[in-house]
Amino acid sequence: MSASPVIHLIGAPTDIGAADRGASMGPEALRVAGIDRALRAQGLTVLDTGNLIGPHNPWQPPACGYRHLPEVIAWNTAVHQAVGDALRAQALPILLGGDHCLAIGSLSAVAQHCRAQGRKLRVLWLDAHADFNTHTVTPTGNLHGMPVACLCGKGPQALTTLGGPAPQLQPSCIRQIGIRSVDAEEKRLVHQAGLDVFDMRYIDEYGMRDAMRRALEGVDADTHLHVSFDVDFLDPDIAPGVGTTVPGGPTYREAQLCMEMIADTGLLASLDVVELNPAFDERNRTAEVAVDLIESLFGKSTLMRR
Ligand SMILES: NC(=[NH2+])NCCC[C@H](N)C(=O)O
Ligand SMILES: [Mn+2]
Ligand SMILES: [Mn+2]
Repeated sequence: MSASPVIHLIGAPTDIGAADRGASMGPEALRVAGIDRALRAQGLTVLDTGNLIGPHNPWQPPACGYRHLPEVIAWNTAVHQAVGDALRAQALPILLGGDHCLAIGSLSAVAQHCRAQGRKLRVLWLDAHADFNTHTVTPTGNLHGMPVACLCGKGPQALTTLGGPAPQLQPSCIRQIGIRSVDAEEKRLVHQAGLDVFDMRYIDEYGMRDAMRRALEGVDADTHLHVSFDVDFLDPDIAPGVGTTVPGGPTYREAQLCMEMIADTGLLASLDVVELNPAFDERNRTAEVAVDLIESLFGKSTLMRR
């Protein structure tokens, strides 16, 4: 990535794919926590493009294994367009979710852009969950549990082909970090696809440093690095403001190291910040932690000068 790209903040205020209502308030909570100010403090130019518009949440039960599929398609189409526009303008898009189903729209745009530019893609999926369910195995029907599968070509055609013929991503470009909740049948699919997973067991045994070193192995100046940051990646002790908390996640220091090691590559070219749910938060502290970590992701360090 060239010296300092302009950052485009893209709000997608919806909880259309989630198990609980409230992630629709995520973009505003991140703004209230000062995401633009934090990025500007790193010397970056930030353009807040405002919020995308999409259908409201009808809060219906699943139909044929999918909850709110038409609405999820509409939201992801809007996200795909906005993220694609930002990339074509040579900006660095930050998607402010919204629930994690929106990564289908953002990553399909990123993958399409990389194909057009002949760039390699590495995706770091920071999450408590593998998000690799399909409509036949999902225990919930919630599409925020399916984006990785959709991006790898398993899902409804309208979603798998958002960026052109499926699949948008090869499993080999994905590294999942912090995983600690995978549904029984989902597990089988993860193994089948050969996803590279640094789960909490791995982080306990070898440490975040080793996990990140390996997750970043092979990236070079020709690599577009995308981070999909599901806030439930973090331990609920420091990040209670998410719908689907899972105990035993990375501590504040581990999460900082994770972000700093990504920043050190200088290759970050697009980002999703998803699943922040202010309805479950305490005085916006989860949004503040997320902003703090994003600041590190963009190069804040205690002593080193940029
Ligand atoms: N992005 C997320 N928070 N995903 C949670 C998924 C939870 C569960 N595996 C499901 O499919 O319903
Ligand atoms: Mn998650
Ligand atoms: Mn997720």
